[in-house]
Amino acid sequence: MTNAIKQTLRDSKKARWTALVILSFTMFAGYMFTEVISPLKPIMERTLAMNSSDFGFITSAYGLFNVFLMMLVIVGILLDKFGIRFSTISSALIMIIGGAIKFAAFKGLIGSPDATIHIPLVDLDLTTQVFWAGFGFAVFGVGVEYAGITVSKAVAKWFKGKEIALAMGMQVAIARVGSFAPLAFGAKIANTYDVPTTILIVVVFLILGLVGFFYYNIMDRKLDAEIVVEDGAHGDDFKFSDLLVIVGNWGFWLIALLCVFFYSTVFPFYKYGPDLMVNKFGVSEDWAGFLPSLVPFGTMLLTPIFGSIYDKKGKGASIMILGAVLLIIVHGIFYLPFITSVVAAFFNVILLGIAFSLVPSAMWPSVPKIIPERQLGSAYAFIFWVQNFGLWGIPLAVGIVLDKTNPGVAEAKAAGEAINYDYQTTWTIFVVLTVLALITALLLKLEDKRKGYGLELPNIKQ
Ligand SMILES: C[C@H](NC(=O)[C@@H](N)CCCCN)C(=O)O
Repeated sequence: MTNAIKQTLRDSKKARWTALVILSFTMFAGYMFTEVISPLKPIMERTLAMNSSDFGFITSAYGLFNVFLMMLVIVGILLDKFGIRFSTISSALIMIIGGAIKFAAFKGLIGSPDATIHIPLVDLDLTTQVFWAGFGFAVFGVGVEYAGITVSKAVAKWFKGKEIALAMGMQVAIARVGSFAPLAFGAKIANTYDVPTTILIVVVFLILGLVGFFYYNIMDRKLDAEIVVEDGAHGDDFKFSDLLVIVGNWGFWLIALLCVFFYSTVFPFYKYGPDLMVNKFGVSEDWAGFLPSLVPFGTMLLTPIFGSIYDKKGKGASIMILGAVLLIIVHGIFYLPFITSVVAAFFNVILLGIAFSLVPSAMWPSVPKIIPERQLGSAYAFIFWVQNFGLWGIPLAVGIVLDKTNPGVAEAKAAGEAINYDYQTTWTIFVVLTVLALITALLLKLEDKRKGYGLELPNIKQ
């Protein structure tokens, strides 16, 4: 009998970081597909005769099944019951199927730009082409959220007791390169080729992501052969009974509300920011998404920095308040009609990048201070579910309000007229959300004082 601690594959730095890079690559592809049409709104209006409501329907469909079919709850259970290897492959396949349907709709292989369908829930008349594009994106949205929680669990499996915060930060940073790339270069590619080809290129990345997951599973199987611990033994299994405990916690609700208000001002900005740049700041169609792409780019560098400040110095609740204040300034500036200088837009997206680094770097690591470790998995799945209400509702609301407050503009654009949308009334939606985010962040600080969660304390004991 030996006293030496048994070495496993995860004790090899090279092996665990290789696993992380492979897992992150698939998330990179997923984030890429999430934003693939974000900078293409003006091109879709000009070449496909779509209007803002069509764009809003397609982009909001991301959260449709997650919210209304409770898919985040269901995939949480699947991950719990069938484990990481099953979930990597099934989530990647769902992403590919959804991506392929969206591509087929844009290519005109399913649905038609001439046949219409009425959606009673939001009283919209859509072409069947738009309907199927949205349907595909709704399927994809289930896959990418499923992949997200699976990858978090896999990263925890490899890095527990090691550089877990750094690993999670790196994973999100690599994924965000996936938001950056299509925003920065998507419109140029779509103008050089066309919208369906741009989508197809990213579907190929999703297929490569599936291949990556297959490779990861070989490593995962090897690791499982070495350790007795099973997938389900990491304390993050989804349980309905846990949900009851979680929803009775006011602090948890404040985090979930902050998440939905905050992310609703950022992810939907990726969808409409490029169009705002064209219509308000006079940026050319080819480079519509370039300034908004600086937001995810900046977060790649800043999130780990703010995360380590929180780790060492604390002040988590104050960091979230500061992020929310910056958001009010940013969306206030986008709202004001007389600020149309591209230089102002540049500094504003930099500020948004700082806000988008501050809040998540403090918000996600604060959840374990409010929710016991045993219920953490369920808590994250539930927060993502609440977050998806915003990812569904806000892009749809923005598209509909934009059409209603700019009658005839989409048709004029499709006819080739040089005419701009007036975004001012529409942008009120973002301004209101930022104020709600600030109020929630302030209430969270109060609740922290009352309950002593320790959000203002460092994560690492000095
Ligand atoms: C970590 C966090 N992830 C999420 O919010 C996911 N629910 C949504 C992923 C959306 C993909 N564009 C994040 O990305 O900050």
